[in-house]
Amino acid sequence: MTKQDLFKQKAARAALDYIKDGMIVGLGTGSTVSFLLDYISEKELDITGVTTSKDTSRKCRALGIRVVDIDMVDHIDVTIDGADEVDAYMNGIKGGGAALLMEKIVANNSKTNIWIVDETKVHSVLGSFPLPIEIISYGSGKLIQNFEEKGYHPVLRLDNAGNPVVTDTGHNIIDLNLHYIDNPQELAEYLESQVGVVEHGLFINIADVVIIGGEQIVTHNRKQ
Ligand SMILES: O=C(CO)[C@H](O)[C@H](O)COP(=O)(O)O
Repeated sequence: MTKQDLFKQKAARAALDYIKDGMIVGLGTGSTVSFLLDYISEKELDITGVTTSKDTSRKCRALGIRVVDIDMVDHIDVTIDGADEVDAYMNGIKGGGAALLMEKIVANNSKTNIWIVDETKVHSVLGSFPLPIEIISYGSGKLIQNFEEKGYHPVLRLDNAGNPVVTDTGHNIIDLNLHYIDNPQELAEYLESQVGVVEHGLFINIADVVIIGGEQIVTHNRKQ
């Protein structure tokens, strides 16, 4: 196991403190959340999960973690998810695993949002990680052209067979290679104004707690 994976594991284990029996828990997507699911199963926590991808649902089923559709619950107590990059203001980039749309819907319906990341994901300014944009396939060439003209260096994400990645909700992904996002809010507003964009991977003012796994665990709390 790599050091990065060990740090992801540490962050995932620390997140268990926020989960109690009887809770409805939003379950994110990715390798860090996968460690969390192992721990939930090992501890036999009696939770109801609301998942953010088919991958997470599959793993929950395999581990015997109960899962319900988001529309079957009247609230979500806490959502625990990974992130691709986190800045000093606890804003982040998500969608490396192509699950950003479901992740944002679950996050927006959760009382508390907790991110679990290893320390390599933390940067003072967002943009090192390519920003995923979920789009509809019709007219995607035009959208790519617009993003090229803006200097965003867009790349249509392809799967191993060289076909456009199709998300769990049936869309495609464009990754923007921005390197330095000086005003995430302004960029988010621009992206939201583009017809054909379903959702973007900028998660602004969403995380309440960020747990960073490294040699030590560091926890940031928005309310502090
Ligand atoms: O946003 C995501 C999926 O869409 C993931 O949370 C993000 O990619 C982090 O993944 P990992 O824990 O594997 O590093």
